[in-house]
Amino acid sequence: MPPVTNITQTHPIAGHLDMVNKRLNDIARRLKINKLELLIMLTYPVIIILGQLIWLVAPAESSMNYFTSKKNIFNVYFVKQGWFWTTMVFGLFLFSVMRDSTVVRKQHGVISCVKKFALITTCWFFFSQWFLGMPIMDRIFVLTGGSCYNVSAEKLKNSEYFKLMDFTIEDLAEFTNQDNDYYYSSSISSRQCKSMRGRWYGGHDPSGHVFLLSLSTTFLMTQLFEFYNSITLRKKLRQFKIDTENHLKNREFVPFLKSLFLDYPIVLLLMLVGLWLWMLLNTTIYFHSLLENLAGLFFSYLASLLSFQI
Ligand SMILES: CCCCCCCCCCCCCCCC(=O)SCCNC(=O)CCNC(=O)[C@H](O)C(C)(C)COP(=O)(O)O
Ligand SMILES: Nc1ncnc2c1ncn2[C@@H]1O[C@H](COP(=O)(O)O)[C@@H](OP(=O)(O)O)[C@H]1O
Repeated sequence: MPPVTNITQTHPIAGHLDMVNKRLNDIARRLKINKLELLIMLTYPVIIILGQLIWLVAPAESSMNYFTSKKNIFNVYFVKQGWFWTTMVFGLFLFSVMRDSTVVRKQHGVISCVKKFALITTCWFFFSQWFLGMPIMDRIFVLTGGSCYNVSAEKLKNSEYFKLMDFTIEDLAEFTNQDNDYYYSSSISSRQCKSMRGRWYGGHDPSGHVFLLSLSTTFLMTQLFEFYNSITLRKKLRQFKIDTENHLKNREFVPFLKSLFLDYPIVLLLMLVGLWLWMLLNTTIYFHSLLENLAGLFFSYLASLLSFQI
């Protein structure tokens, strides 16, 4: 009888998995990152492709649901304040790690994780908020031919940056009326444009949502696995379940919240990652072109790769 171990070694699927594994190791080595970091980074192209497929298969359903409204609560209060939530959850997580006696390699891990966070925060700030004036994403938009159009005379601020629109843009015509003068500018940021009710139109507009959501989730997930492995994580979640049942059975709501925030912020971290991935899927289904989503992802990859080198 042949030895049992040969059966799995010679099985065709085992062969394929082995090949995929070698490929992943190879790519990870070339990028100077570990396999977990690579696997996390590979989830985003999968989500983007899934989003495109959902849009192709069911465009009507995709465009008429709560999550495709820009005003949905999760977009307005969570994603639009996304760095704040990521910072909060990360801070609580780090605090709990420092108090957790089961975590090993603590001091070095905590310092490098704070440095990584400082680096990706700087990248987020330069890409989406400010980069010696306009943020990088707005600079790309303007450099690729975009401008802020349809600013009416009464909303106009800093008029030296604007020119009179002596032409009409067909796509934007429904937002204008015949009796008014309208102005345009390529020297103001998307935020300033929005504040003057202008139309951000014409260029390549890398998705800020894809950038923020993928960068945040990559950071949070890699830091989670920096301090926990699947066994310690499962143990922690099991303990959380037991503690929560006890708290709720005794109607101890304040102690429950205290333990959630101070002892088990990994639960908050996993909930935030879940929300971020869900919002990312919605962004890729309905908002932006495929190329603009990929551009947002490309810049988040750059920031993550930089942080992995620390
Ligand atoms: C114990 C932990 C200590 C860690 C110490 C690290 C030291 C680093 C210091 C850095 C501190 C940073 C603190 C940051 C606090 C905040 O995040 S406040 C700002 C909150 N603002 C946001 O979150 C805005 C997020 N939104 C966006 O970026 C954009 O709206 C968007 C999502 C990119 C979309 O852009 P649109 O223009 O709307 O398309
Ligand atoms: N998942 C989502 N849910 C709701 N709105 C989203 C969204 N993803 C992107 N958007 C909206 O689509 C626009 C482009 O986003 P981005 O460039 O950041 O990817 C933004 O509109 P506003 O800027 O008018 O709020 C943003 O709010």
